[in-house]
Amino acid sequence: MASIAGSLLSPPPLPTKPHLTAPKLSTQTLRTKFKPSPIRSSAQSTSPPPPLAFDSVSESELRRKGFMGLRKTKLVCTVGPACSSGAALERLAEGGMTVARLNMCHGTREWHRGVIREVKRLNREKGFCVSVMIDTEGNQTHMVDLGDSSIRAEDGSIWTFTTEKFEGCRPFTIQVNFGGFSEGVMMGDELVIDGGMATFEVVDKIGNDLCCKCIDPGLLLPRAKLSFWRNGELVGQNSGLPTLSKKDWDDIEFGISEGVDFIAVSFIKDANDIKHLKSYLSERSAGLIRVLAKIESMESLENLNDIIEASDGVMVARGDLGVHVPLEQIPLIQEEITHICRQLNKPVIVASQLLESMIEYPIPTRAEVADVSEAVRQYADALMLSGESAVGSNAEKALSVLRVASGRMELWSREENRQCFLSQPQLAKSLPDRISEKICDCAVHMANNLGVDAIFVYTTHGHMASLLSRHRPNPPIFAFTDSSGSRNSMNLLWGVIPIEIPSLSEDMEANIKGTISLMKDRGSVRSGDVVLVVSDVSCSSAAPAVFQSIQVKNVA
Ligand SMILES: Nc1ncnc2c1ncn2[C@@H]1O[C@H](COP(=O)(O)OP(=O)(O)O)[C@@H](O)[C@H]1O
Ligand SMILES: C=C(OP(=O)(O)O)C(=O)O
Ligand SMILES: [K+]
Ligand SMILES: [Mg+2]
Repeated sequence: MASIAGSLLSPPPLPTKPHLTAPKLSTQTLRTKFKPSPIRSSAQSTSPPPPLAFDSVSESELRRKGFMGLRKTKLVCTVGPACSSGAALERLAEGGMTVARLNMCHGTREWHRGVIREVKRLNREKGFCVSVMIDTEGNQTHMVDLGDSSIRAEDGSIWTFTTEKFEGCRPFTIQVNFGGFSEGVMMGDELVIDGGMATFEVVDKIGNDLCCKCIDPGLLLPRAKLSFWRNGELVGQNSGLPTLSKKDWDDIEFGISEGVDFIAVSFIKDANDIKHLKSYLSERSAGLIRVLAKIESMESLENLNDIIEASDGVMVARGDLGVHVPLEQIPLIQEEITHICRQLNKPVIVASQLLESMIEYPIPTRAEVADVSEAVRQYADALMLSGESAVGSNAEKALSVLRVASGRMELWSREENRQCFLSQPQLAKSLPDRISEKICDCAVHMANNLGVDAIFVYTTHGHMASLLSRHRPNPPIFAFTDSSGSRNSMNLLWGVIPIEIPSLSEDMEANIKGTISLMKDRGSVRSGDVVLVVSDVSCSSAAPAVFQSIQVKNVA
């Protein structure tokens, strides 16, 4: 048992050159998968630090495993009490966390502030590039926090669900957070706790309170979520409530003042929710903060395409989705959302319960590894840990399972040439945008066919990098930008390694020469490496001349 877990947790050495064909899974192929890659030379320690911010984790991975060994799938960790110390955050960053997520449902603002500042300190002092995401609480119906204790509901027992506020516990009485929770609920409806942890039948309604009989016994966990069902269909809830509550707006203000990179909005209902927040952020001069739509309700599924189009990225929030739709529908919904996001060029995070058993145990279940691998095979941009990192005893191990499982599946997908099955419709409408898009289409095609070592792209807002990433190219994409906000926002893009340079010159040849030379000085590219360089940068805001090109550079 231990040795199986051990081999799963050790990083797979990956070959350094891309595979251009789809080899059969012969024993020979399987063996070559485990072949160690040559070690790259280390950075020149005598020279002063060059003006190029290349994160220390990717840089060391590049040295150890070569270009093709760089992981493509991004990893998000929810920070909770189990991993909020500086030392624990540092270990997660070293283990490949690219985004630290703070769930504003839990913890105090002071606590969140402490974590954000710690992440930023580590970025500064240790050369990491970890972005920060806040995740709003949203309006949802749940039991009022019972502290750490959970309650067992026995078959046939009668319970009152009330909005009355009281201290401590009353037998067979559950406080609910939202006054209108019983609106539209009728006798005979089913009250389902946490998507099925326990089920009740509504037997009486007294004012706003519900009297319910337990028909499927189980556990009521702290802050358990409530949903009502009639004849197999969800009974609408919260529809009158805004997506963002007063507390959410306060949390957003807090996020702006702390300089977070992403705001994930819970229980999105339609595209207006996103548009509203995005225009608010622009007015507040915080337009660089990316807004992610969490798909976790029936309403969000009904308006899926519009929501995705309006957002800067999406989270498949399978936890609450499983409360609102039958569980057996979740795999297809995930696949569909992932597919639409790639088509619309929006990064997508697959979230919740990926390695749930690792909250307690040091190894995952085989089913969990299969689930993680399937998300990677679907080319999700990012995978997310929730309780596994926030409260679990094995946060780093869980992260390393994500790292190793995603690395392995990325390699197999490359060997099977799976990215050539991705259909990518034209997105751009105007001619300049269509040119950029075509340049990226062709660049990836060339990069894969020529078997280049890396793609370099110069990008102000990360758009060109995303257009390259959309095709899931074999080589890694090094995205050079002069904006730290853009750099951090690229941390959710599959296969993109964002690198900050002090400024993008108006002379594009100088940018190319300069960055290749800086990367060479650090030992990150070497003589003989082949780099495909894509540029599409408006060189000057006064005269927006655009320099567009694809060049193949043989590093001298
Ligand atoms: N900042 C925090 N403080 C305390 N506990 C947290 C924090 N963040 C997350 N958790 C814990 O981790 C669990 C999983 O996190 P998450 O999936 O984000 O939340 P939830 O289960 O509320 O949807 C939560 O149920 C909660 O117990
Ligand atoms: C990620 C999710 O949201 P939260 O953890 O905030 O409930 C989810 O529901 O899967
Ligand atoms: K949340
Ligand atoms: Mg949720």
